[in-house]
Amino acid sequence: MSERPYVIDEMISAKAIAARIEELAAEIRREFADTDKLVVVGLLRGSFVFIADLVRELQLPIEVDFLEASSYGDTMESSREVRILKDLRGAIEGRDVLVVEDIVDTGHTLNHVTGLLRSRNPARLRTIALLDKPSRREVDFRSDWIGFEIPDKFVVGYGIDFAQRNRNLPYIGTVRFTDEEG
Ligand SMILES: O=P(O)(O)OC[C@H]1O[C@H](OP(=O)(O)OP(=O)(O)O)[C@H](O)[C@@H]1O
Ligand code: HPA
Ligand SMILES: [Mg+2]
Repeated sequence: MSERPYVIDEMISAKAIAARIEELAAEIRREFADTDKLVVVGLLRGSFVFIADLVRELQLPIEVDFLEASSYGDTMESSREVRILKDLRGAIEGRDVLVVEDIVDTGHTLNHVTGLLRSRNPARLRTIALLDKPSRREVDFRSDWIGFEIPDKFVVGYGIDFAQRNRNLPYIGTVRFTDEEG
């Protein structure tokens, strides 16, 4: 838990997120128009708000499953070691799969998770991330769909936490420590 005082500055409004999700859903609908067996996989915990809004815009026959991966703990730095804390409930062999993530930062999490899921031989495996911080990338990973490209700032809200707090903010904000300001 952080003991340092901080404030949160809004970066992306709830309205802007909703508008972008409508656009993304239309693109995903086109990509998967021919499937009746799409499995939408949310990565816990960070994607829980995004996946809830996205699936309601998709208007496709889908199943929902979850996988829990963790690499940050309560810090602002990736441990670079992705732990799978909860696996999918269902099999994905021969299925079309869309992995839903909140943010691609160093890339370790989605790189690891997509490698794991690909080894299970899905028919199609695609990824969507609401946020992308390309300047922080440590492994070569690109998501098929991105909501917003953002600068190298630590963000919270809309499912994303700082030390498990602030996931319930309806917008995306940046953390600014007030004890650094003169
Ligand atoms: O690209 P990366 O550097 O790997 O960072 C992105 C991942 O880090 C955060 O998860 P975290 O490990 O904090 O767990 P959480 O989803 O439960 O918050 C975030 O939700 C992404 O899953
Ligand atoms: O900017 C971030 N905020 C919160 N958690 C994160 N995990 C990776 N990047 C971030
Ligand atoms: Mg996560």
